[in-house]
Amino acid sequence: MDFLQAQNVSLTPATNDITQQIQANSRFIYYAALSIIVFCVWLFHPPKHGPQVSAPFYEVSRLRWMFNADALIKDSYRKVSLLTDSIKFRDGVYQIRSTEGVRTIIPPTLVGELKGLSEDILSAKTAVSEAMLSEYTHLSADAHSDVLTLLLKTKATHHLQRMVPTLKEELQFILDTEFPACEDWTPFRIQPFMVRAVSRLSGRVFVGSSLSRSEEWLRVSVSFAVTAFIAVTKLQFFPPWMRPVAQYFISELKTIRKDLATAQAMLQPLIKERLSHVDGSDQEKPDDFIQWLSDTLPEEEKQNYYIQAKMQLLLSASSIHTTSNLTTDCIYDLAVHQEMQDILRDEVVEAFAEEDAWERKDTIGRLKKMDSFIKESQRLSSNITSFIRKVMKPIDLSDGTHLPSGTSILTPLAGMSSDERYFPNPEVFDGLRFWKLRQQQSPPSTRSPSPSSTSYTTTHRKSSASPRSSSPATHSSRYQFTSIGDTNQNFGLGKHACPGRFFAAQEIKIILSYLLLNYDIKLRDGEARPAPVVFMMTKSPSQTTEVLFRRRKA
Ligand code: HEM
Repeated sequence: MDFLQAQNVSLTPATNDITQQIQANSRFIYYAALSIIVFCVWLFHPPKHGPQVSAPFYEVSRLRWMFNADALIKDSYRKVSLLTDSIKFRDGVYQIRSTEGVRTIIPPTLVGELKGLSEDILSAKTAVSEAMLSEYTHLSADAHSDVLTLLLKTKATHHLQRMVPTLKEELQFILDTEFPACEDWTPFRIQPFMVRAVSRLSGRVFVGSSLSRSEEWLRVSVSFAVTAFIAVTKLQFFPPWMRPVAQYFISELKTIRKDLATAQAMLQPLIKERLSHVDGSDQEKPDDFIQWLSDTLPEEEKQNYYIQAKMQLLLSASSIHTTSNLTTDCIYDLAVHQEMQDILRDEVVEAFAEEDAWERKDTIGRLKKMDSFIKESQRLSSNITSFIRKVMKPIDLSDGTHLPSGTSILTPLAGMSSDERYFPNPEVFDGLRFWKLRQQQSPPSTRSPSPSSTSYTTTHRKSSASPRSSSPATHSSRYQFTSIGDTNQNFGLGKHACPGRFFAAQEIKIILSYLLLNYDIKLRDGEARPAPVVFMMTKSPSQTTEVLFRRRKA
């Protein structure tokens, strides 16, 4: 008995260990087998054929579409047609077919015929909703998307101009608390810092100072887009018929719901308090997105805190990563192109020379060389495609292409950004490229128009992008960072072009000005410009590269 007990005592933990190991191993084998099955289904399930578009096909593997889309779009844009040698893809419509489905690619020469079409003919909302699998992720502003756009167009840009001094203070605070002292050259991972800096600055305008410095708010607003992106990517591994079941295996969908609940819980007391002051109080209303939205929502929705939470998180998802990615890319380009630091710093010093410069509305508008630099950085680093749309009613293009309803379209942003007809020496980074074009077009004394008056044409049916008309435009505003056009689709095109671009421009310029005034920037000796990370149609700057900063002596 003693022996047995002793055996038991000594064997039980060992047996438990073995049992646990077997359980762990079989769990591992189970998940590995499941993953392999899902991966094979994903990789080999037959392509969706989609509606019959009368344009040549370019077949690609799903892996190439997913991990090498940058090269894919550039190659296909330049390639001679598979059907007839005389047609170049870049001026004609073509289709890319991968197991993901068929995408019809519209060249810059024809996009002008589409950009003015109404939502019931060519829908951005349906295309985005399908791409984001909103049915499962709930990533759509639904009926409120027009309100979001309207508030950004009307309120946010002007508000930001008023907020420049506050934002500068906020930036200074973030640098003081989260940036190394940099008395000598100090390596620092700039990408994660930029995400925090941009979300804090944007947060001041979106939710006001009481929430913008909250770590919990920062976490939710930053991670929402990332979680959603992972959820969409995971869901895309499953063919559509499997998704109603597969959704229950995707933990990120639960996280999205939890984040929405957290955001709602944080916003609710704030909004309640504000609503309680509405009657009879002569207190000045706060000037932030919560308030603008609250004022705009119909009476029956004013206390719907879920709507406020969802809109705030969608706003963060549209703005934080896009803006912080581009700011990071600008820093990488500044570190590589040392000469641009002096040029831009001189411009900043001049613009901010007067004592009240940070308070003055027109100071940021004077940074035209910086404007050009940011646009050039964006040209070489931005996403791979643009103008994602779904054809809702059949469209016939002037080249004879018929687009039946149901056609999913994209434009080849990476291809046109490297098209030498629109950007001579496209592979060369020329920080003053757009500044020089502006100089050719307008007398040096001309002040840049305010962002809200920057022109963009949504009504032209015909494209302005024919190679013959591709040389300098008749209007210098065409070369501003925030301008959009048929060959300039970094912010999209038409009615749904990014309404937050003026806001982004202000934020990026404030950050770059402040960093240039206070720091020298470089990469380690011999280090090349960090390569971007390409995943599907997105391109983002390296998250791990360390840039060296050194505080400038006064
Ligand atoms: C460098 C930064 C940014 C880039 C590159 C960018 C890019 C884009 C692009 C390509 C689109 C799609 C346009 C189309 O399909 O025609 C878009 C839409 C949108 N962006 Fe931005 N964006 C940036 C910053 C922002 C910011 C700061 C905000 C908010 C403050 C914002 C809010 C939105 C919204 C709400 C939409 C949807 C508009 C609609 O569907 O009508 N974006 N953005």
